[in-house]
Amino acid sequence: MTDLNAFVSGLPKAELHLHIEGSLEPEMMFALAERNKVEIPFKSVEEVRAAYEFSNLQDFLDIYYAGANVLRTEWDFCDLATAYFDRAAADNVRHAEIFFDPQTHTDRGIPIDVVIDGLLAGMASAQAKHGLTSKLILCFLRHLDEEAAFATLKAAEPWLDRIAGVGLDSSELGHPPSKFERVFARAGEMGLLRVAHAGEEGPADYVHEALDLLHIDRLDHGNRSLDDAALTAKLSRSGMTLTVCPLSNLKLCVVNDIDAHPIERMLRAGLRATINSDDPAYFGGYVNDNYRALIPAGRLDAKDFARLARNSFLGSFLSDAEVAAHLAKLDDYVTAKGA
Ligand code: HPA
Ligand SMILES: [Zn+2]
Repeated sequence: MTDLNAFVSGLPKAELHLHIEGSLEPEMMFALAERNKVEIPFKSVEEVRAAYEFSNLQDFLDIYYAGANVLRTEWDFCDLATAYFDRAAADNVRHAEIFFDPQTHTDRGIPIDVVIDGLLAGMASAQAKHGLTSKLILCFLRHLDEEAAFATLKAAEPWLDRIAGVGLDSSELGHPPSKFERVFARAGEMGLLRVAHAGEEGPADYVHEALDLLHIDRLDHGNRSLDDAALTAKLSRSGMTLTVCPLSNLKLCVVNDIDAHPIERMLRAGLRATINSDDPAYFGGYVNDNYRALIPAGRLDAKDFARLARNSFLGSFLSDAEVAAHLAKLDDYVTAKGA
């Protein structure tokens, strides 16, 4: 077998857990601040990067929402998406399902059409330029109330044919999935797929709620599911996809040491785990950095990494035929590398 670093980097893969606002690199933050004449509380790119030391999810979210303030125009959202897709294509991402947080923008007076039209333009250009396909997932901010989530769903109605699903993100503790049971029921009736962040900082009970009350099609993070053997078995039996984010887990202190990341336990428990970057500009790496971060622990081999990439297509919202086409290419790659 060739070098494992090169093998995982070249694997064709899908990315299923990526907040587009979290791909705003400090350089772009400065460029957009200048272009839009927005003040930011930093003097240099180095000062921004130095501020990215987090002890928990809330520490990060405070900086992440402040950074998003430089995003003002359709052009900005298109540039943001384009920069992410260019970077993802270099990591052999062939398909991406990206989160966006409309409320982060509408609450500061940016119309939702500016956000969505800009992102859709970036998505179309990535497909033309790289053959990289993508889908949009609209996330509700869980620290805000149910009424605000309903209003966001209503505001997105003109684009529902171009939005694959809804998600739930932001401050998890104290904002259980049950708070959004009725909004998710409505989204399901509207034909949208459903995902939710659960079990990142919140307990295994929040994962139960996401399954039983929100009827999720995919689980974002889900680390704390491992605290509950019956839940782990249920997730494994049902073939639920977990979108795991190793470098995010490290930066937000969900794990203390990357070599102690539970990814291997997840795979051995039969969970359909995938590897993702979450907020790459803030957590120190894009998707390949996340795959490669798992190599030094020495507990995953080439077959395990190929399994993680397979899972990323299996857990995507692509059609069965599209998934089969991606898996055939993945198999060709694995065979060619002799893994
Ligand atoms: O990792 C995350 N967790 C919750 N909300 C988020 N919003 C962006 N990233 C995250
Ligand atoms: Zn996330």
